[in-house]
Formats: sequence, C-alpha cells, structure tokens
Amino acid sequence: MAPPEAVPQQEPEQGQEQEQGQERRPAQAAVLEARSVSKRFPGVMALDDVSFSLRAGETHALVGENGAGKSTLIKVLTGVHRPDGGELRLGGQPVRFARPFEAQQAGISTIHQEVNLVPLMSVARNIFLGREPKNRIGLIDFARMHREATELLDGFGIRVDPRKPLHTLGIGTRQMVALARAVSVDAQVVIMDEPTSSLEPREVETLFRIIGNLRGQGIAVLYVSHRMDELYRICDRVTVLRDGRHIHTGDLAGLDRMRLVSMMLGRDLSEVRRTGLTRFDGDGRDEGNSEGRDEENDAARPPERTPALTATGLNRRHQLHDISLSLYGGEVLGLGGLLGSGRSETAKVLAGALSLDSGEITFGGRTLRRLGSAGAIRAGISLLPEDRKAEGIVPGLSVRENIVLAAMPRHSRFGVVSRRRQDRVVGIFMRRLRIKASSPEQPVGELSGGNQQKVLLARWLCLEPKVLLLDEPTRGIDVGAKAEVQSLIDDLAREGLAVLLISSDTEELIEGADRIVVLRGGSVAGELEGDAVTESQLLEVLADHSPAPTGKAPAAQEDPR
Ligand SMILES: Nc1ncnc2c1ncn2[C@@H]1O[C@H](COP(=O)(O)OP(=O)(O)OP(=O)(O)O)[C@@H](O)[C@H]1O
Repeated sequence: MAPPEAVPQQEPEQGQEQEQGQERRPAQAAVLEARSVSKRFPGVMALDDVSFSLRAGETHALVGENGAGKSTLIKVLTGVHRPDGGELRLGGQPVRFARPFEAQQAGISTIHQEVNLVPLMSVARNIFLGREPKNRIGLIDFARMHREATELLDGFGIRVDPRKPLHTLGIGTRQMVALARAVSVDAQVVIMDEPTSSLEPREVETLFRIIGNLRGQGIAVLYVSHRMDELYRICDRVTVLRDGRHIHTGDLAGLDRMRLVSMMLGRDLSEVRRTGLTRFDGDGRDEGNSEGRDEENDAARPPERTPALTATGLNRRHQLHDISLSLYGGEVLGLGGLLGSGRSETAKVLAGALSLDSGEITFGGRTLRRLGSAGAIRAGISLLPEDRKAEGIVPGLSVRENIVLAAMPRHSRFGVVSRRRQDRVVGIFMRRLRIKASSPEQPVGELSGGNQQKVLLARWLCLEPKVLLLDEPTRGIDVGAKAEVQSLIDDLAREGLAVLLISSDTEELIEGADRIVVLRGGSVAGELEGDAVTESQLLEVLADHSPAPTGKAPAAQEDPR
C-alpha cells in the first residue's frame, strides 16, 4: 500500500454531495486517477472538471443519467479521446494515451457491450490475439495456446472447446472470452460498460464471480450499469456524474438507493414519484404523465377480452415451435424466457419482420401470414427491435427527423407535414423521455447511447400503433427515463393499446405485465396470470426448464439474420 502522500486528491473536492461519501475503509492507493478532466464537444461540455480515482482491488460503480458523461470519461481513461484539460495518473505518475492501444499496454482493459472480437477465429486465438505463444521456430504453438486458453476459461468456470470459432458461441460466452482476454493481458484496471445487458442470469452469476476473483487479485474494476441491484450487489464505491460534472464519490454500502437516484437526476425522488419526471402543463393536451399511475388504478383497468391479435401455431424452423398466444387491447403481455428462448423471434414474426413456415396471425379480423413489415406497420403493428443500432437509427439525421421518420405518413396531408406539428410531437417526446440533446436538430449520431435508444422508442411510440411490440425497451436507459418509459407503456395500454413486452429485467416484467407467457427453446413453457405474476413463479418456470449449461443449442442463441 502506498503512503498517504502518494495518493493526493483521493476524494475530489468539487462534489456537491461529498459529505455523503464517508469512507470507512483505510485509504488505499489510487491505481488510476483523473484530475480535473474536461472534454468538450460542439455545443456540449461532456466532462467538466471531473476528478475521480480508482483503487486497487475495488469495484467502482460509475452512474449517471443518459448523457451524463460516463462513456466520455471511459473513453478518456482508455485513450479513445484526449482530454481538453486536466490529467490522468496511473500508479501516481502522469500519463497520456495517444491511442487505445497505449492504454491497453499500460494495463487498462475494456469490455464493451458490443464485444469486439474476431468471430471467425477460434476462442483461443481471440484470447491471445497478437500475443500467441510461439514455438522455437516462431510458429504459433497451438497446443500450448489451447491449453492455456482452457485453463484461463476453466478459472472462470466456463467449459468451452478453445478450438471452436467464436461465432458459434452465445453472446454471454463470447463476453466471457472478451473478459478472459482483458484479464490475461496483465490488466490493472478493467472497465465494464453495461456488461450484463446481454447476459442471462446464470452468466451474470459467472461474471460476478469473475469480478470477485479480480478483486482478489488487486485489479480495479470500473463498472457502468443502469441496473441498481447489480451495483449494490457487487460494487464497493460509486461515482455519480450529472451533466458532465462530478457530483459524488463514496461507499455504496449504507447509501440509500433513493438518495443515489436523486443525485443522478438532480431531483428529489419523492418529488419525482409524486409528480412524474416531466410535466406537460402547457402542452395543451394531457399526455398522461406519471400522476395517476398508482397501483389502485391498475385494478380499475377494464377487463377487455377481445383479442387484438391472435397467433396460432407459429412455426419457424429451428426457432419457433407451435407458439400460440393472444394480445388484448388494454393489456401488457409479458414475454418471458432466457436468451435464445425465441422471444425476439416471436415478436419479429408478429411484426411481419420474419417469415413463418406455418401458423397464422389474426389481427383486426384479417390473417396476416404474408404481410411484410411495411404491411404490418400500416395495419398498426409496431415493433421496437432489440438491436436498435442495426435496425433503425440514422446517425446523420437529426433527433427530430429520426423521431418523425416513420410516423410522418400518418400525420401528413398530401405528403406535407406541418413543421409545427412535427415540433410539437418531437417536443413532447424529448421532454417525456428526457432526451438529452443540444436541440432537436442535433444529429442523433452525436447523442449518448441511451439517448439514441430513447429517440427510437419515441419514433415507434408516435406511430400511434394498435399493437406495440417492445423488445427490451429500457435496456441501457437510465433509471429516470426507465420510470417514464414504464409509465408510458402503462398509459398506452390504458388507452386501449395491446402491448407485448420483452424484458430480461424480471422486475420490470413482473411489474409491467398483466400476464406473462414464458418461452423456452422456442415453445411456450408456461403462462402466468393474475396472482401468479410474481418473481418467484416466473423464476420457477424459467428454472424448471432451464437448459443444462452444456446442453444449450448454440444455433438457437444466434441472431437469425
Ligand atoms: N462524438 C460526440 N460528438 C458530440 N457530442 C458528443 C459526442 N460524444 C458524446 N457527446 C455528448 O456528450 C455528452 C455525454 O455523453 P456520454 O456518451 O458520455 O454519456 P453517457 O453518460 O455515457 O450516457 P449513456 O448512459 O446514454 O451511455 C452527451 O451530451 C453527448 O451527446
């Protein structure tokens, strides 16, 4: 442990809520420090005089609303961006990273949400890429490489043939390979950006175990997630950013959850609870804000029992087997299941985005078997896809254009849409979903990841569909906006919309859905209704049938496209 003088500025001074972060642990050496770091983009101060330090062996949560500056800070720490002001220190020494490679060489590894590995290469190759063990004549020593890869993955509790091409593995296992790579390069710091967003529960447990190992080895982990439960489970300290500024750093244990959320939002959470995050006074129409979203109103929801959409015997080779379900107006139907269970495929089939081998979808008295996705949208079925980056965001277009893109035919007269109407709709959604952009005219490509997602969500919501299929609508979205999205879904259902909700967040599924159909291996494994819609019941259906660790068919996990 370094003497105290080696760790100046252990606790940054400028945090407004510094007094909250009382530390009980003895001071530890800062491995990586940012001192008064600033980073400006045109029109926005993404980081404004931010100081922050990571200690050896700690797991440190980095939290904040979408657009708070988390990714920018990570990019500064990993050499993607150079700061406009301030400095970085590694092991007490000032450092500058001109490129990400230099940060990596210095022992700072990152694991992104989208894993950047080489899909066609073997697992072992991916782990040792650029550092492959060589034999005496300079060729890759495959036997040793495979042995070392196996040992490394074994240590993570992962059984996988290191010779297998990476693309044959599920997303979760791929992420573990990325982690194995990160750790095997003598990392001092591992940065994890939303690492669990595409993992299933069992894999999340493995990840947490690995984080525990890293801690034991004195490696510092910087952990970005919007999932509060995870943060409280695995993180020692937390740093809150808001609008590019450092707000708080302190121990997580003992920090009230509401307090943390209100620091992120810059608002008192009880007030948020009472009034909703946004108010629409002056909009001239009631958008149904969060007021009145109390539980007692749920009971008042009229039990409408004519299906808006019925699917019967849906079959799709290797993916869906005889799936039947009904969606009712005024109801949120949850679709539960593990990764690869066929949830997304079901939603895509319902939206006409995937074809069927057999089966029938009836909507508004018509059979939709041969409707493509354009036809489905025209008929009033909208799908918010899971892979929103690949399926919809147009980075070069403005926030306004991205939101109105699909809806405009509906709002147009002879193809001309009044700009006033556009501005009004866009204004409502930007406020309601708290889309952080310098103006509606800012290119969407410049927004933070979470804000891009909100823009896409707004696009589908303003289509005014009759059936809305939402695949992971709140993934990557901050707590404040999450509450808004959830209340919006609720409001929409209340207005008579039929909603299908897919969410890996079991809490969201339980709280958001009136009824849950659980899928497993592309078939319906069970259905929960009424009082049975509880977390334990859901887990039971999921667990009862959860596939054995090795018995999982990799093909079922892969994206069908
Ligand atoms: N390349 C860029 N050009 C212009 N503005 C940018 C760029 N990158 C980030 N910004 C802006 O900087 C601010 C901080 O964004 P950042 O991506 O760091 O947020 P974040 O906290 O990671 O959000 P999220 O939770 O949504 O990922 C945002 O206002 C964003 O629009």
